[in-house]
Amino acid sequence: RRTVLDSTVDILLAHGLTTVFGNPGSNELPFLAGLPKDKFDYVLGLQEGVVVGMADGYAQSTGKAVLVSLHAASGTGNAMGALTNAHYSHSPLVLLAGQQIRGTVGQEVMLSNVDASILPRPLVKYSHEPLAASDVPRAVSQAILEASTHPKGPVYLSVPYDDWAAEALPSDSLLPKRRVNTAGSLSNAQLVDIKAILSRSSSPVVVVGPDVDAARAQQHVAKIAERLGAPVWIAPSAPRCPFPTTHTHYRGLLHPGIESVRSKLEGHDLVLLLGAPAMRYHRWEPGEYLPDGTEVIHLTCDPKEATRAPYGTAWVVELLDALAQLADVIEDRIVHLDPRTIPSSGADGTLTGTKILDVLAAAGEEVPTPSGTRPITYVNECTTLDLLFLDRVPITSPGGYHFPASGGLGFGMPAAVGVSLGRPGATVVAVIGDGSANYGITALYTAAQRQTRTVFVIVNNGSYGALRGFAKRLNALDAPGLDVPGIDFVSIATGYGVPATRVTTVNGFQTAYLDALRAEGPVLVEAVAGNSQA
Ligand SMILES: Cc1ncc(Cn2c(C)c(CCOP(=O)(O)OP(=O)(O)O)sc2=O)c(N)n1
Repeated sequence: RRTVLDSTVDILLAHGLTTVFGNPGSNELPFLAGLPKDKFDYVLGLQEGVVVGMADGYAQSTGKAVLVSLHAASGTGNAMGALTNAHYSHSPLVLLAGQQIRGTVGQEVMLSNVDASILPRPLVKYSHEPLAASDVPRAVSQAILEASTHPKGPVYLSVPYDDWAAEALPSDSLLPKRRVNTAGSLSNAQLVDIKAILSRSSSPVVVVGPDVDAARAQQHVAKIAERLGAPVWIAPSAPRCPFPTTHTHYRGLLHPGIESVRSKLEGHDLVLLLGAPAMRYHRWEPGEYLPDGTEVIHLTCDPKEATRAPYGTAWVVELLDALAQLADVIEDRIVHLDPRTIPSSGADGTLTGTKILDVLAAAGEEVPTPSGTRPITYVNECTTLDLLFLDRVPITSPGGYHFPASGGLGFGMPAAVGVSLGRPGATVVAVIGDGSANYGITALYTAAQRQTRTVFVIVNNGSYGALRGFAKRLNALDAPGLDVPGIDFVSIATGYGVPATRVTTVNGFQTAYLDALRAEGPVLVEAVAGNSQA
């Protein structure tokens, strides 16, 4: 007698969803106990925001859908902050929440997830609690296919725990091999249209966003920019690094304000916006979006990004195909651009966040090891450094950088562990503000338990530094709650099983950082830094 759980396991195996990030409750135990131990790897996170953050890092580094097991409403609620990031980073997370016994939910017994499918909206593409146990396997198949179909994104399924033992339908055997294929190339007519717009432009500029990195399409964007002779900016509030920061056409990260963006587009009659929404502004800088007469052509994988934009003409495409097509049809204007100068501060004096970045830059993005080199992936969640990181640190390979896609803090440390698990051949360097660290600090436990190659650099300036900047801007300097002095991250890290040191000078940080890169397991370096932007 096959059960609903048997059918579900077959579907998960067929799609390769064998790494499960979770935090268990009684509602989840029958499902978790039914996963074959030799085929599934359960990664325990100590709080559901950390669970989803780790899954997000894992999904972004592998590009694959990931199963997340949450406990009812309370687990889902804890996960919502992390879900705001996963929603905007188009991360294919399949959230499976345990529900109380089907017949008792109506009376709202303990641990009932009342109106379960409403809870995570609007942060998921699909949210459902099947009306019958026999529909659970089909709903699991739909959830996985929905999460993985462009634009990828998180989905949510709530399943009463008595459903797993129910009898499976014979038709369940049709589900494991189901696939959904999408075609996203530009038609010849569309290519002709875009090529005509580009050839009319005398001074184009390229603005590139995170979905170019997710699609691993950097090389096509580089070819487009080189043929156009166009400078390249990374779109504001960048959750990924979609263009090599050492490329001669690279000009930096656009700062997230309307006027900050407009001023950088001055002098360009055409903006080619690729793989980003238009645009992820953050600071309020009222003014004109674009210079007079500047046109925007916008290629995105997400119809909602296309329809909600305040300007431009959009094409909804699969970016890897469409950008390869575009790169091939653009005439080469043979225009040479000189590289920008990378700012750097001296490796002496007071330790600041900026100097920490310069030490990372000088150390390079490969770790020498006895058997060769290991690539570094950076995770940044130090909000006073978010405008400096992609200006100062060389990042040349796809998947080299992550930042919370909706600015929801508590992403950095968990995502760093998730990326370490998704890219075991890499070393992950997480640069985390002392304030941000507290939102996802229990990720240290999973790092220690799994002995991940993760270097946590805590930039400890004793304050919510970025909010001080906003307080100035918003004339709210006497707002309370902007300081977080007196936290001892070395003791916290040691308590979770991660070796840690504290440094207060540039040389001290340099030594500790290089040692940490060579470690086999996780290491935390607490850098007591002055004003990060000094
Ligand atoms: C979950 C959550 N809570 C609060 C905030 C608000 N917030 C907060 C609290 C910031 C300060 C972070 O301080 P830090 O110490 O991590 O880094 P800096 O000192 O470099 O800014 S930046 C920011 O937007 C947020 N973005 N996300």
